[in-house]
Amino acid sequence: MIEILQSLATGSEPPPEHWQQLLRHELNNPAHMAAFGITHEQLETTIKQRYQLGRSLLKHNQDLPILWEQLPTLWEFWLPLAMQLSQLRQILNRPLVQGILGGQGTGKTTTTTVISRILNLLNYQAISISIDDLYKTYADRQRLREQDPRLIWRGPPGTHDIDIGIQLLDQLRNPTPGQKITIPRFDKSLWNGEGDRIEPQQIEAPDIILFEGWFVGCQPVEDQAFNHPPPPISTDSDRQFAREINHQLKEYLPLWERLDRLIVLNPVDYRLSKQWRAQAEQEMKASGKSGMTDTEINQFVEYFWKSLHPELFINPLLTDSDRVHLVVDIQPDHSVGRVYKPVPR
Ligand SMILES: Nc1ncnc2c1ncn2[C@@H]1O[C@H](COP(=O)(O)OP(=O)(O)OP(=O)(O)O)[C@@H](O)[C@H]1O
Ligand SMILES: O=C(O)[C@H](O)CO
Repeated sequence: MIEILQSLATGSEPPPEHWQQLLRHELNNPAHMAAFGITHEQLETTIKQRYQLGRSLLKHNQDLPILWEQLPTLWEFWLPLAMQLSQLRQILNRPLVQGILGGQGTGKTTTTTVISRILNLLNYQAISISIDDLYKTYADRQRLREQDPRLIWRGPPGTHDIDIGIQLLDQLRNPTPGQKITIPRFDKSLWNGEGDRIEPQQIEAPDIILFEGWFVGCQPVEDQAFNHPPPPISTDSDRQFAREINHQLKEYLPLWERLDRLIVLNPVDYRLSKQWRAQAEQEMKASGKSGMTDTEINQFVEYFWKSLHPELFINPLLTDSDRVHLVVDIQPDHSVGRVYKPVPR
């Protein structure tokens, strides 16, 4: 399969046996076909379109080496998703908001970058917005920490400006013709890594909005979930904190109501976030920027788990066919595993 995909980069037309192999590969994965709404009738056309699209993407995006490094991910996830979004956008007749949920380092930024590029080739303008762009200002978070010293770092529900997010999504979904839209932006490197809001971006109304974040779409859970919670929620005060954050999460539901669809990037083991985060910091240090130490990384990631634990808040969504349209398993090397739509229970 990989050799066939490598031919995407060469520009030559694949021989008939390669087409047959690509068709068989898809047919052997009915869950994948169902997830992207590919019927048997459309199979051949869809695969041919996907192939041509992949070829043109590689040709026009030489600056994104990840495309060559992750050809199977491109074939199984990014290309079919972008094709599906363009079709859904056409039917919807207004801008479409795609939510993307994934823990730290699962590949949200990479995915939204690649999807935007593919949508561009399909003549759709996409914009990526992170829940991080809705963080309260540095000054506001300083005040928040004075009131509640447990909020040692940005991240948990309570540290975002939800009203700005609601207004933004409303505007993006129903844009006023000719009017620019203001997108809040956040720079994580300011104030010694604590981050602050920066000059917003002014844009024309996009066709597709990719709204990503580490708890986008997560629902509050029953209080008894905290009676025997998973580590690192271990002490009474950890449990109390987790309960309060669970309560705060209710405030975010109006934001999730404005999503048209939700994808979950599901690491095969949520603890991979530590390893991925450490890799990202190493890369940052190698490029000359300052990064966190291993101890700081562990504390930072555990702080997120203590706030909204992936086992409590993400796992239930993996079988929630009402809320979730696609689950993508992410392996330790970041390649995709299973790609499927949750089956109704
Ligand atoms: N499909 C992939 N193949 C290989 N590496 C990947 C892939 N996706 C992401 N990565 C790498 O993993 C790291 C984290 O990816 P990315 O920044 O996209 O994740 P994220 O979910 O946005 O992270 P964060 O939660 O820290 O914002 C980056 O170094 C990126 O290059
Ligand atoms: O840096 C952050 O704020 C967290 O990783 C969430 O994206």
